[in-house]
Amino acid sequence: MKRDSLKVALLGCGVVGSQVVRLLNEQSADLAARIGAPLELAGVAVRRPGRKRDAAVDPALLTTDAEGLVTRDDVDIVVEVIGGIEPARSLILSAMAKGKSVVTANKALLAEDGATLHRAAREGGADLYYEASVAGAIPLLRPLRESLTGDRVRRVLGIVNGTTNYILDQMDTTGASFTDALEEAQALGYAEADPTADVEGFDAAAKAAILAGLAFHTRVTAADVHREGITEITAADVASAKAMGYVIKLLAICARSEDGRSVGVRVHPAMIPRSHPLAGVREAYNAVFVEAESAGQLMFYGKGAGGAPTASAVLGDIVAVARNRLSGARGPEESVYAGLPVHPMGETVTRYHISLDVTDKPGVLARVAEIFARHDVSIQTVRQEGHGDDAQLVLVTHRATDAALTATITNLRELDIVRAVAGVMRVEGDETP
Ligand SMILES: NC(=O)c1ccc[n+]([C@@H]2O[C@H](COP(=O)([O-])OP(=O)(O)OC[C@H]3O[C@@H](n4cnc5c(N)ncnc54)[C@H](O)[C@@H]3O)[C@@H](O)[C@H]2O)c1
Ligand SMILES: N[C@@H](CCO)C(=O)O
Ligand code: NA
Repeated sequence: MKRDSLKVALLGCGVVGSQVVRLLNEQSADLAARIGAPLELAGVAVRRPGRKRDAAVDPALLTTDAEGLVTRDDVDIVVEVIGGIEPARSLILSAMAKGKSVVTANKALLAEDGATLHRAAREGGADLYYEASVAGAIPLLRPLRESLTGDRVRRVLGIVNGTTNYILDQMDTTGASFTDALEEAQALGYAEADPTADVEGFDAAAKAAILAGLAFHTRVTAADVHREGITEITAADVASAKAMGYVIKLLAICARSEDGRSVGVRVHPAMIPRSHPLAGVREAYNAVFVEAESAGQLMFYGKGAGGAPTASAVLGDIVAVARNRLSGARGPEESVYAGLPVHPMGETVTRYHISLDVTDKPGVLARVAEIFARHDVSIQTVRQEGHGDDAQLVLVTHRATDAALTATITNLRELDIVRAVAGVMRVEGDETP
């Protein structure tokens, strides 16, 4: 199809949106050459047109009528970088009903109601691309959706939230408390003013749902993801992990069960050995391992947040959907044919690191060991730290179901000789059985 230009409507002109405008302006000649037709910004929907903006947005393009913009007859592509559920969802659905392709960075919406968006795309004959929604600049969704679609993905494991990685990294390298590290992350602009979505793991859980859906050809929503944040992690937990040669990271783990009949999707802090490549992921960087049957292990690393890195992924998607429109093609549809159930966290097989404040007298270790044996949880290592009133037992288990490990902790709490269960953390990333 020969076209004079393809028209882009931008929804939202904040951190990401303003960088999208900048790149569309600065790279217009290259983008036109790569697509085969120039891109033209048709309008930018904002909430406050008078606000001072980073990018040189032509004020004549600004509008507060987002619905009017997305349904305009001359608009070909809608880029949604408002975030949140509404009005983003309604605007995307209006655009698709009119056959317009959509590029979005909105992980919260995709993880809550991706099925509705994909259905609207199919019915409207439109594309839905969302590379920026997971791990920002890092090409990860397209590899899963296209490059690896001939393989069988077994596991996706990684660090997908930059703010929490920055906080945990600061706690590890400087001994900072969670509160101090969070303040620093906010001062540097990594964390939101209200950082709940980051530190409570909601942001990572939304990304895990999107990754699991693509990896396992199964519909997974944020509600299916087991989620724990990092707000309870203390400087003492970090120091104790460090002393044992581990580092604490907030991990997103999407894995097929051993029999391949279900999948587990979880986000929680975990101790990983310092020798593991994810242990070296510092500051606000993201990194994701994909393990596929034939490809083996692949690692994706880079900037998972920030205006320009995220806009890079958005621009890549704009070029892809623009090319599709010119050639009359469509990108891949949602692939959920496998329909695998998401199993409960209790069925997940994992290992625990446990610190117990105990009474220091003969027979204590035997009574503790009996609880583990009762739940068929095998102990890999045990050591005592301190003595008398400061005695602590530090245990690391072999692999067991999360249900057995949780039941073990419940029974340990009931023992009179256990003064407190001082710390419980999962251990990931080493191949100990
Ligand atoms: N910032 C990042 O590093 C990053 C990385 C990956 C993905 N994302 C995703 O990108 C999206 C945008 O994030 P952001 O960081 O740019 O947020 P932001 O808050 O900086 O920008 C959003 C903008 O949308 C505007 N807006 C809100 N309601 C609107 C409406 N009804 N009409 C028009 N404009 C409206 C806001 O005024 C704001 O300027 C979110 O979905 C976010 O999850 C952000
Ligand atoms: N708040 C997110 C932005 C990227 O989605 C993070 O810290 O990774
Ligand atoms: Na990405």
